[in-house]
Amino acid sequence: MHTLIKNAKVMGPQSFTGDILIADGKISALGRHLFAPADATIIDAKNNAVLPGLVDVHVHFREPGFDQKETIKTGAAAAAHGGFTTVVAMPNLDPVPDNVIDLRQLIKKNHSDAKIHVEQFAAITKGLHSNDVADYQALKDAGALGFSNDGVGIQDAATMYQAMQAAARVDAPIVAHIQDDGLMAGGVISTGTKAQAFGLPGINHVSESAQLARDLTLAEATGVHYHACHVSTKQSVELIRDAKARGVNVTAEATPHHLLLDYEHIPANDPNYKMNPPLRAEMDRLALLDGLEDGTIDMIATDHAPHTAEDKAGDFSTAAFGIVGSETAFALLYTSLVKSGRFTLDQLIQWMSTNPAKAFGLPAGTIGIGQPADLTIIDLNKQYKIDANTWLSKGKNSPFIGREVSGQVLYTLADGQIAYEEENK
Ligand SMILES: NC(=O)N[C@@H](CC(=O)O)C(=O)O
Ligand SMILES: [Zn+2]
Ligand SMILES: [Zn+2]
Repeated sequence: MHTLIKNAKVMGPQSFTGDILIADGKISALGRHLFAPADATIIDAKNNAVLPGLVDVHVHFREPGFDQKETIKTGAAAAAHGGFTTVVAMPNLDPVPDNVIDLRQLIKKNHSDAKIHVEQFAAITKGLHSNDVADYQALKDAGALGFSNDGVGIQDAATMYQAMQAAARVDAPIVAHIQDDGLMAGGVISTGTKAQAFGLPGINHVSESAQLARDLTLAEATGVHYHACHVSTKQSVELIRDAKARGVNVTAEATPHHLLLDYEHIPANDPNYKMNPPLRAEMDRLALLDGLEDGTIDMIATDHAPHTAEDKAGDFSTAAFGIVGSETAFALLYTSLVKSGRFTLDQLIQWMSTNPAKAFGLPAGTIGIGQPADLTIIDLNKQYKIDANTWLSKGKNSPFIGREVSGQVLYTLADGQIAYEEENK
């Protein structure tokens, strides 16, 4: 089984223009005018950019339990449409994968229903809301990439300490949704002008950073790989920067929405702007960008959180938290961060592919001989308006609909197989 990608403008540190030969799912040759074996499928990249397949370590596929919002099949198709070849799915499902039987079943379905690589986090504690730490050795042996209670913060310090000790013993990461419920005080939007204008209860920034400070102390004591999900405040960036300087084994992600929006951008009491953590102040957004630049924030992850129209109906006070991200992330970030001149495409590739792969030990993130042929071909010059009708996700809950962007995914290949092909090339 061969595929030859011709006229590829390979991006990243190994940049060159030429051909990529794929044999049995792996890159077997890179160069100019490569010979196509008789059985080869030919893809003409027409001098469009070829990137190492994008990696998203934070998605919600909602199956089992909430198939009306998304399924593994629709979530994976959406991710492929967005240029992602590897994603890691969160365990806030029903049943929660906090035991080997449910995890095995879920992993089996992740493999059978997706054309891309879908890795899975198992739960930190049983049922996500308990203080009963799951059996990490058994779950890791069954295929868990790490442990997360995403959607729920671990409220009890002793539970987090025990979880970190256990995860360190099996050499697996703790992936933390950092949220102190007491300090959240029932808030639904960041404190500040918009909370005031809409008369909504506010979320204080310390509800994130106070718990993060606790976690970094515990991570330092246990030596665990601690990964901070969707970091959103200036104080959090500073805490992680200091922890990294001390040698704490911490990695961190930021979402496209926290990098591109702050609460001043919320035009009305519209729940398409409602998510956890909330859109913060401009100084927080700028601190996240600085954090990416200096390596404090290692990677960008979407926190793709699809919901039904019913679940997102009404306003901030009643609607579900979360927005979709898989199908808009690359174009939004490329347009706002790279085309604007602030960062380079190489940096964006580091944040959306190389660094997340490295942090979680995934065989992705670079284009090289012998590597899995996980590749994304993108027309960087194609301009369009973000249109939810083109999405493969069941979720249409996004504040970015209607935005003018550049960068359209033409092909996504995982293990050399086409996982997405754009019809309007
Ligand atoms: N981000 C959100 O607002 N919602 C996520 C949960 C989470 O990522 O914390 C969801 O599962 O819907
Ligand atoms: Zn979360
Ligand atoms: Zn999440």
